Amino acid sequence: MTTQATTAPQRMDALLDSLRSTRDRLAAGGGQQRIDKQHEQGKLTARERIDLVTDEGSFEEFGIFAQHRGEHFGMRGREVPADGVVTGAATVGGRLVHLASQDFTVMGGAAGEVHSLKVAEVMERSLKTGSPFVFINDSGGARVQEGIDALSGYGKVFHGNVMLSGVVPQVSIICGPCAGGAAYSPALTDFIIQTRKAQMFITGPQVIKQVTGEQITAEQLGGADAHMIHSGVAHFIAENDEEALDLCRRLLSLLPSNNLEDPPEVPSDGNVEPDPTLADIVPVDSKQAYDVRDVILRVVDSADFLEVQAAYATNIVVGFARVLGRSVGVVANQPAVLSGVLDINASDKASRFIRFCNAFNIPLVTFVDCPGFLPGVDQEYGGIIRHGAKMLFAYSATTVPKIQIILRKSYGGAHLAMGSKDLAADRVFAWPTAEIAVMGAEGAVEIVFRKEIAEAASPTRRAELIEQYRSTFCSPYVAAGHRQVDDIIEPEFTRQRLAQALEYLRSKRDLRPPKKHGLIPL
Ligand SMILES: CC(=O)SCCNC(=O)CCNC(=O)[C@H](O)C(C)(C)COP(=O)(O)OP(=O)(O)OC[C@H]1O[C@@H](n2cnc3c(N)ncnc32)[C@H](O)[C@@H]1OP(=O)(O)O
Repeated sequence: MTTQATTAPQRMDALLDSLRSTRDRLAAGGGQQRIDKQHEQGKLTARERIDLVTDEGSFEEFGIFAQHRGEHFGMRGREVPADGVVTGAATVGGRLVHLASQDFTVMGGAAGEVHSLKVAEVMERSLKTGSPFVFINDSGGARVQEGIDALSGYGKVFHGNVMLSGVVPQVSIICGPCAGGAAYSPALTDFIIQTRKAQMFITGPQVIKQVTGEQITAEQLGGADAHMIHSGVAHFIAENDEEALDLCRRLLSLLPSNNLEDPPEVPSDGNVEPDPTLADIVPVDSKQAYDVRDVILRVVDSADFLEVQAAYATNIVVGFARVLGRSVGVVANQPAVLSGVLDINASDKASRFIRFCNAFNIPLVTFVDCPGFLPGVDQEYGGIIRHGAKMLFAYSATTVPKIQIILRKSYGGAHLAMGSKDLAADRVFAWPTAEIAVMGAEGAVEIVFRKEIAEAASPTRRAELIEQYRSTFCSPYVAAGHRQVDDIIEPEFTRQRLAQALEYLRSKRDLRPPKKHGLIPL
């Protein structure tokens, strides 16, 4: 049986008019009033954000006509443009990326089932094409009218985040609310860029007040400072959407598109001229502090260093830079903060960064000036043993080129935890200021000569023994003599030696026994 057409066929121009007007209506999201409100709050719309982060005219949208399947609480027949999320492919700096951008003007960007299916689908396309995934968050969380179907959608996004992990870089940009379940997708990605308009939390201030009695504002709980300084959840803070999107472009420019590619290389002038100012930065007196970023900036290309988690666990510095146009990951103790000790948070921060670099073939450059692990009951009860072990695990498991430059102190377990030769560093260079030993000379004489010092007639005996211990063990020549150091170099030639080593290590192969996965201490 055939179905009789009830209306005459429409003309093509009418069909096109209908297509265009429907597309325009859907592209307007929640309408001008809500767009105006978004702008008044200092935020861009989902589409404006995509326009800013991608190359002009490169965006290919998927699923603008997608419709929810909700039936309850006023959802039947309700038009929800693009189901509250704009998804598609584009280029950034000429390279393919896939994106999802939640539209707060449409039901507060709340994630219904189809909304999340769209996100999960664009993630699959990221995976299939080996291209980074960028998720711009601005949402009231799971769309409550859709109940468990909304929850299921989130589950698919989380699963997708894990499937993409280590295969393509994933960047989350948080531009508005990101509460409850919504916070876990960013947490599963590699980098979180949070704007000062954004707040992230699992349970908000009201629930916290009910459950624990604590009073706190949403900003104090989940604002950018909260996640940069206290929780370590955010990797970058941006003043506004524009800055966040710019940061995202800069970050992606330093990363390969996937785990099978080498990081992108930019043209370099090949300049490795000696920099005599390097000799004046690190004080010979190891009790004096300095900012290790002054060393990093002089060694990398154009003093251009993208610091990651710049205000969290500031006793360690991590970030991306280039050497002769090629991306490197930098890890450095920061003597300006807590003398550069390793503690729980610094170990977590650095080991995660090291693992990211390894997953994406980015060579690691480590600057060492570390007196050891931070002593204290809080640290021990907090599990410094397992957190510190992450450093040993991360460096040992890493197969990318690893170059260690010992600037000054490199003591004890921290000497190993900063990726020593025994943990398979490919090159270890030491400056003449380096002190490499099982522990600092002061501590060592207290253990070895405690009795002798107590019984000594001379008040200078302790100082003599410290000097004796220092000259016997703490000099870089001893470590070089024991092949712990490949070469002792003049500071001014650091960039030259680093660039040469990176070049010679291009063909590095480091094969490991097959296994399902190792078990990093957590
Ligand atoms: C597993 C989970 O994720 S459970 C988490 C569920 N989510 C939540 O508890 C958060 C609920 N939402 C909120 O608290 C607030 O909407 C905020 C803080 C996100 C934003 O507040 P405001 O900026 O004042 O925006 P407002 O509340 O007006 O929300 C904008 C619109 O989005 C809607 N909306 C926001 N969140 C949701 C949601 N989760 N589900 C459905 N609609 C939502 C609002 O009802 C409102 O719709 P309307 O314009 O048609 O009235």
